[in-house]
Amino acid sequence: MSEFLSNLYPWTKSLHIIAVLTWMAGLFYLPRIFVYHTEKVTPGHETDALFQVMEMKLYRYIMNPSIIAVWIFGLALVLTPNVVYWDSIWPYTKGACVIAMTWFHMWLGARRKDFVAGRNTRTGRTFRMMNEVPTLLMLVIVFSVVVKF
Ligand code: HEM
Repeated sequence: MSEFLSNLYPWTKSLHIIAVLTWMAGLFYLPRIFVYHTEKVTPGHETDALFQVMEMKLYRYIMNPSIIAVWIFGLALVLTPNVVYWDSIWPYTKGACVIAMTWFHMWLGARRKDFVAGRNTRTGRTFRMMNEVPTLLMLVIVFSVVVKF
């Protein structure tokens, strides 16, 4: 099993990075759509339904498969011999940020359901501020995994 994972390492890492890119695209874009949905769209209007379809497709068909792939290939990298050294600090900073990023994904899913039920109470300002969360987490994650302090 260890040898199998070692042989696959460049492939696993490539697939991990590809999945990270598509996940991040959604994590950056969905809160942006929520800003416009909150500030420019009247609930129940035709445009409301259009925004809901865009949000559903982005979340269900891009972000959900991406988060699953990021976790599968990420955990495969963790299990690959000589990749993670647990006496370093970076696996813990990265792990904490990845858990926070996963929470953010779930939070966006709950907000999407608020729009579907017509009970969104968040303002455009809240979504603008939340839009910075994945940026900050991404900075810590990439420095952790590349600088490896
Ligand atoms: C979801 C759980 C995740 C796990 C378990 C995980 C785990 C890992 C592991 C073990 C490596 C290999 C490090 C190495 O080869 O030295 C890696 C590479 C990488 N990860 Fe993740 N990761 C996860 C999520 C993420 C996220 C959310 C991002 C970006 C926002 C990310 C960005 C990267 C990058 C850029 C690399 C390549 C670094 C390099 O070797 O140069 N990962 N990941």
